[in-house]
Amino acid sequence: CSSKYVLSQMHPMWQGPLVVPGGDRQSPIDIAVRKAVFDSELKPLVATYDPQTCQQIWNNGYSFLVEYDDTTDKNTLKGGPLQDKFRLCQFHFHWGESNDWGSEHTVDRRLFPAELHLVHWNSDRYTLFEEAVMEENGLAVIGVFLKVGKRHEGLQKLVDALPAIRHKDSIVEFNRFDPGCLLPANINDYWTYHGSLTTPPLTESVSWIIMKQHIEVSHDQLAVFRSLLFTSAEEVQKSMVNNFRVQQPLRGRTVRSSFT
Ligand SMILES: NS(=O)(=O)c1ccc(Cc2ccc([N+](=O)[O-])cc2)cc1
Ligand SMILES: [Zn+2]
Repeated sequence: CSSKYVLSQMHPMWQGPLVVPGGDRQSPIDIAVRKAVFDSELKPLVATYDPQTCQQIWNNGYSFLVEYDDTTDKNTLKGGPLQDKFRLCQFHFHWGESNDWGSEHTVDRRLFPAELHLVHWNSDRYTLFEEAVMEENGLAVIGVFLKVGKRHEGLQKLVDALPAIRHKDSIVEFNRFDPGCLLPANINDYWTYHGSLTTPPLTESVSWIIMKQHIEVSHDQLAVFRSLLFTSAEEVQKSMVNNFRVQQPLRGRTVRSSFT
């Protein structure tokens, strides 16, 4: 997908404006579990991914992205809170310098060591990711919390590729990776709310779908994430850690849950 040519403008240590002027649908947020409203109308989520359409993995100076061919409807997300069909463009992570923090969303103020984002755009209404990014119903991002525990076998292929993209703007070919292997066993228990991108341009175009169930990765796997650099080969090295945005005000929004 073509998000590549713009993301690298991001300053690595970007924590960005605390609140976007006039923005009342900013992300991430804290999910207060007891205030979430069960919505029985929420449908099961249907994610269909084709590992063959995986194209490259690269360091954009803020996170690392695994990008998919989104010129056809091979990787789709529908159902859940979504009215339309969405196409997977890329997935990436946010993490901390220690296992005590790193996620963007929190659950009853609880922080996780990392958070996975699977980024999809509305291919029923738009023809390009960049178009969809600017529209209220343009994007759907699945968030999955990571906890430190047993090694995640599916993640290891991705971890093994990271040393090759240690520096900002480095990229390697990466194929046959099934993003479905990073989803928790139960994808039908989730919270959903309307929000924004958590990095510039912070557009309020995202239907967030945050999984209740986390996935487990090993301490060593997470340590390899932290071996990445925000900086390019010529710059003074800065470890790629703490690449998360702080929680934003809820501004009266309701978080719905698909489970009671
Ligand atoms: N962290 S997140 O909210 O899931 C997120 C998802 C995707 C992106 C990528 C991106 C989003 C928008 C643009 N743009 O419009 O210039 C460029 C890149 C940025 C951030
Ligand atoms: Zn993200």
